[in-house]
Amino acid sequence: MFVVNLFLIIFLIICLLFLVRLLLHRTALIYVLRKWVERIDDQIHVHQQFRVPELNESGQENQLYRKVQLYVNSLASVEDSDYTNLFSSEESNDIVLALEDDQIIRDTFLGARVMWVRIDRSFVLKIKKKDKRRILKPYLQHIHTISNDIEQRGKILKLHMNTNGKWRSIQFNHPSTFDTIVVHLDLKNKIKSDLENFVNSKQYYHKLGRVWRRSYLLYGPSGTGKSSFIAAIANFLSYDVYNFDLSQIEDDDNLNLLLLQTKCKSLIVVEDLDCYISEKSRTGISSSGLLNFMDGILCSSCCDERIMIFTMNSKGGIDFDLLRPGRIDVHIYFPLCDFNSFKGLASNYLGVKEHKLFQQVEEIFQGGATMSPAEIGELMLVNRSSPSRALKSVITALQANGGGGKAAMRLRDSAESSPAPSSATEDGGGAAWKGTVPKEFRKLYGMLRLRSCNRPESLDHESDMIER
Ligand SMILES: Nc1ncnc2c1ncn2[C@@H]1O[C@H](COP(=O)(O)OP(=O)(O)OP(=O)(O)O)[C@@H](O)[C@H]1O
Ligand SMILES: [Mg+2]
Repeated sequence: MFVVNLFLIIFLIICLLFLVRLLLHRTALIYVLRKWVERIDDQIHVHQQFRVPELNESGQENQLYRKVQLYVNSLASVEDSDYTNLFSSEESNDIVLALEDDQIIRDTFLGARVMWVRIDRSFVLKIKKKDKRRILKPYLQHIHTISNDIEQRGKILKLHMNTNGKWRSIQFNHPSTFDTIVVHLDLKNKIKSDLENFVNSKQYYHKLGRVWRRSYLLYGPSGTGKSSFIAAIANFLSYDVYNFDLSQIEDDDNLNLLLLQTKCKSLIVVEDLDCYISEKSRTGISSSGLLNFMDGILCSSCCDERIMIFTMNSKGGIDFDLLRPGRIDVHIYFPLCDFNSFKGLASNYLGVKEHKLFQQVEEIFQGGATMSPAEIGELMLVNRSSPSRALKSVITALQANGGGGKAAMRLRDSAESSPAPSSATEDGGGAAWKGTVPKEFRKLYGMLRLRSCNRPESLDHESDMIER
């Protein structure tokens, strides 16, 4: 009898505990209890406080404040708190949560509990004294990493251009990606992994005592995708672009100042470097100033994660020192179209992977004909409603030009340093210049054409990524 009663009592106690647990979880009681426990725990410990003000002593934005703000507002405890502010993000349609003044937000790190409070445009961090020595440094590092991640994920890219010695910025919306540019697949993958390797090699570079920067030279005829490729790199890495227009820069000081004002994780771009170098009316940048700029020595004084990209139509006549290994790490050649790249363009622009006219196009390419991807792309774009018409217009343009194209004309022009011909017309460039090409030019072009058609694979000759 006693044993039965004992079992009954135990059963009742278990049921009661279960009901209390259910009650606590179904109502806010468990939450209230937990809060009380935390408060008591906080009361019996001595805390140390660290204030992160929004502005620094000279009235400028405190970078750490921005990072803390991003970090704290991303904490799950903000979402779970009794009240919080909701804002729509300035840069996207997302809704963001933001801490209210005097609201306490708790966070845990390496087993220690810390508190954040926002007071008078400052964030105050409270850490138990006993934990401070152990966690403060790694915790701040952790905030740094997480906020950088958040920034990178939601980053709106910017294009900065220099005018009158100052940077002006606009949103960078170029839609170019590695998928939209027709480049030999192997080369594309090599470049992607080269970029990724670079981004992950901070320690390695610093161990070698080298500035953490990598420089690329993109060279080749006009309209072969160099500028689009730069945009693709920016989109791939989520880097801002600083486009240095050297003709707008007065002297070395101005060049250095502009370089110092660039932020890390950015692309430093100088387009048409060959034109600038050959220009008689060069600005006051000295040769040594230009070399130092290319070496990125000043980059190391601020934050050194930079990628420098230079473009040229031709390397001919450029001083070897300017392109020497170490100064330019990777040389990438952008060739005119061959049949393979034509097929890539047809697939991108027309959605056509196979077509009965392809054979004819291939024969024309085998005969040495070529045009720039820009010209072929333009013909496809204006005729995109009818792939057959688009392909016929490409065939006509290739044949009509006797295997030539504006790009070749520009190649020849750049070799002779004479002014470039007018750009492609709206109805799809290829044929537009046909009647205007002088005979001697066609002869010269014939030579270029022969040379180019000797290449087994357009991107495989010196084109391929040459690392120096
Ligand atoms: N390889 C390519 N794949 C896809 N599209 C291309 C390619 N090359 C050029 N195009 C298209 O042609 C147009 C011009 O290309 P882009 O401005 O990148 O050429 P570029 O090499 O920088 O010329 P330039 O030397 O005259 O500055 C762009 O609209 C681009 O989309
Ligand atoms: Mg360009």
